[in-house]
Amino acid sequence: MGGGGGRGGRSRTQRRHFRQNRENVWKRSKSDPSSDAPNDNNTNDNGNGGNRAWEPFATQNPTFDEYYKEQGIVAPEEWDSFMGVLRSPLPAAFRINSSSQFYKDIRYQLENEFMKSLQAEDGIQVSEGSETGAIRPLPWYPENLAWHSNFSRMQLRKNQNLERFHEFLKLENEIGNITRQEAVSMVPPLFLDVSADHFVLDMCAAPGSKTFQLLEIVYHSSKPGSLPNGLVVANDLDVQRCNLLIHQTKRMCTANLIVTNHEAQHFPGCRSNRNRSNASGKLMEDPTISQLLFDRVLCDVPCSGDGTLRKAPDIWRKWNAGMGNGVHSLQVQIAMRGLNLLKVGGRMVYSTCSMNPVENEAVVSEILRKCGESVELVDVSNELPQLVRRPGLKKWKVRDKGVLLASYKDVSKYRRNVIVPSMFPSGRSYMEANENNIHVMEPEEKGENNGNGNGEDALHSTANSSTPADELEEEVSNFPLERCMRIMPHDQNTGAFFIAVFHKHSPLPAAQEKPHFQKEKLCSRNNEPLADVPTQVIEDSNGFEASLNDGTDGKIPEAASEVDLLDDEPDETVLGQDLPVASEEHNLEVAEAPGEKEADLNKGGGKRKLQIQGKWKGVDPVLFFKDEAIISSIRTFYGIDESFPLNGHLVARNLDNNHVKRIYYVSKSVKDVLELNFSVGQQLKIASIGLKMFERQTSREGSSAPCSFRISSEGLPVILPYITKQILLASPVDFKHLLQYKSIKYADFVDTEFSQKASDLQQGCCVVVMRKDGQAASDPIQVDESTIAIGCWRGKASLTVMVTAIDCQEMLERLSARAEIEKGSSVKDDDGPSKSEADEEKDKNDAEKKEDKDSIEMVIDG
Ligand SMILES: C[S@@+](CC[C@H](N)C(=O)[O-])C[C@H]1O[C@@H](n2cnc3c(N)ncnc32)[C@H](O)[C@@H]1O
Repeated sequence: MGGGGGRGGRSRTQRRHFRQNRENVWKRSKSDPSSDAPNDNNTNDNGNGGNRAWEPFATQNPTFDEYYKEQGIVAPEEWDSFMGVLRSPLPAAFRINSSSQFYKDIRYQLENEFMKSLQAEDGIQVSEGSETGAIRPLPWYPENLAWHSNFSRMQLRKNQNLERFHEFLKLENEIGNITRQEAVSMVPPLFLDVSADHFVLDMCAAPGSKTFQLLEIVYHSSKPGSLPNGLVVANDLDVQRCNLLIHQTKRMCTANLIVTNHEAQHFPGCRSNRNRSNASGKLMEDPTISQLLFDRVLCDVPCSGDGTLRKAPDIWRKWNAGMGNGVHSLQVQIAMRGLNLLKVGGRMVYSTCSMNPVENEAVVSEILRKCGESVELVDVSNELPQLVRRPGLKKWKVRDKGVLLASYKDVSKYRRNVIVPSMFPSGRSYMEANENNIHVMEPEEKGENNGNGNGEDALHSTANSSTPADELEEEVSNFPLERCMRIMPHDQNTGAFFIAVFHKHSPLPAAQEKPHFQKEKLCSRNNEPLADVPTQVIEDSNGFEASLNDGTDGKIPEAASEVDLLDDEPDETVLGQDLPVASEEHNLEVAEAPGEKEADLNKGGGKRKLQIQGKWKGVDPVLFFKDEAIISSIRTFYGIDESFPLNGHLVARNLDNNHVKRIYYVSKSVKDVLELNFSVGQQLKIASIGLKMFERQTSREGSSAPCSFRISSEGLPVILPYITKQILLASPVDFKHLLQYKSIKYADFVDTEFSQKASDLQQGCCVVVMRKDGQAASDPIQVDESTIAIGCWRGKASLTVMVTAIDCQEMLERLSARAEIEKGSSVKDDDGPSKSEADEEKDKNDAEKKEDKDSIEMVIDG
């Protein structure tokens, strides 16, 4: 139950504030690589939108060309088309949030209004490479829920029809009904095969576009109106990025999410010792689950990011092969930890936004080597058949200091701490080579690099050296790496991505799970160790401490510290976004450490400081909220049905119940994990948990009300079916007036019966539900998926909405869009896309909605 409001109903100040807020979501510095504004920052916009000329980014890097030509990443005859697309701006893409109450309306509007009206626009030249129309659904994404747009930002601004589309995208994105996300980044969650009961771990989750998508899938596959049995744990090492993730997923309004802040390679297994006693020696109650294992793991690791060149063209300048080499070992460690935490029978997806085989096939091979038969690389060729992808490579080379190396035998002894055996197709180590009496030539013998060890600009293949021919044979992997998927930009006008799907058949070999005490290091984004923190014993899924048994002894190769890591979705719209206004204040759950000012971040070492303080200090505790008096006053005031469990499902982040401001609701699955976490000494560092359900009213009027806790708009949809008091039905016209004017005196409602009922309520928070067609004011309130409701405040003389301005705006726009469709202003149905079963189901629902809309419009117009 969202909110919605018309522009007409706002004050000028509100409108200006709102507009500024929305502008900021899209405003980006032209040199900001985080911008994903289509076609805006690296080309001359020559569409209808004018001739604003930007400095173009250099899109040349000879090292890049040499490296990828040598890897045979595309056939020689496609090289030019590959590079041509890589140098062109990335089309925009977005996803409809299928757990939104209005997702079918939004899809309908795109399919039947925008798709046709935009296409019909004469004179709009869509961007280069836009072969099939202005906007279109991505054919491989289920149920037309993901879309591709070819328009540049300038075009969107200039043309009236496009401007409307632009406004639509901005509003729906801010509300959370759509999420802008690069098309290829939507792929990994689809291969995870998630269902409503699954425990899902997103190991490197920030800024959260895939987490959001995973939650959508979990919710979409659960029974309407009930919380899913599953949950998503979204983890990221970086505190600031965790905050973006929290902000991003807040739009999802979910009680089934836990955000944690760990090094993924050391993610705790929380294995409970059932005989554990607490500090006072009292035997603790057994938690429902005894260790933290997951049905699904998404391992979307940090990478060099060269698959994002189209949206972050400054990578052209920065790119070098050391970027991939530098993250290889960390990627292996993270993936191995993911497999440790995966249940037998579970699925893990490994993905990067890099094309580099050292970060992709080499990591997959090393996983398979370590796991033996316990893990299978799954052939998913029959899944998402419309997605064009290429098989993984079976052979590749490693480049170091300007030299292409075909085998670990070719690695100079001075570089063996940086270039490790697992980077090569055979994965054979120097020791193994020696054991087999293979002579390993030192660089002096080969005459490489002339001893200066720095030849990044000079490309030498070892094939040109004096090494005997049999040692120069290219290594070819024995693993079925053709089952991996590489998505190439020129195949379907996207970015690049790599995806591999694993199935865990049995526990990992003992060597991968042996006890190992590991001092958890604090790392920066580029994995440079920052500081040692107190040793933490981390238990893995088998009760052992996490092992980094990957041949690196936990060392990060030194190249990592030179690498400027790039992330898959550095430009999620939460960056630079203003905070929501009105009653739903924005509140990041990770507390600032005392004295920690934003300005610190700009100083040298500021980020480091935040990292250290945010990660290990300054994070508010998560506690079960058990204050019986407050809980029962809330239950009584709103008449919350006993079948809705409150006890054990409420958490707060304040030790002092008298000062608890917000009470969060957690699902049964999250509750179980939280109980487990307490029983294992809080191994999980929780940055955010639960759905904000109740908020204390601190104003004088609020605190004098019989119940000082109001229901938050995020929490309302979950609790709505169980509320029996302080709730009333409003006619569509009064409901719309409330959204427009925000506060209405009792005498001013159109429906006098409603006025009377509203003024009869107890002072304090109440819920107003919009009456459906054919319903009378006195009818019992029945809640279902289509119910539209808002939280209000029953004051002395008036009823006031407690919904953000933007939610009011959105709800009003949704209601009027429904009405417009009904008026037949949109293009006729029979011109629409061919109808799948899902479409037919949608049509049925739309027809039902149509009836509702007719009645709304009649009343409003009348
Ligand atoms: C490719 S991005 C993830 C994008 C994300 N999955 C999404 O779809 O929005 C990689 C993330 O890994 C995080 N990261 C880097 N090193 C990490 C580590 N050792 N453990 C956990 N996260 C790490 C970075 O902060 C970054 O947010």
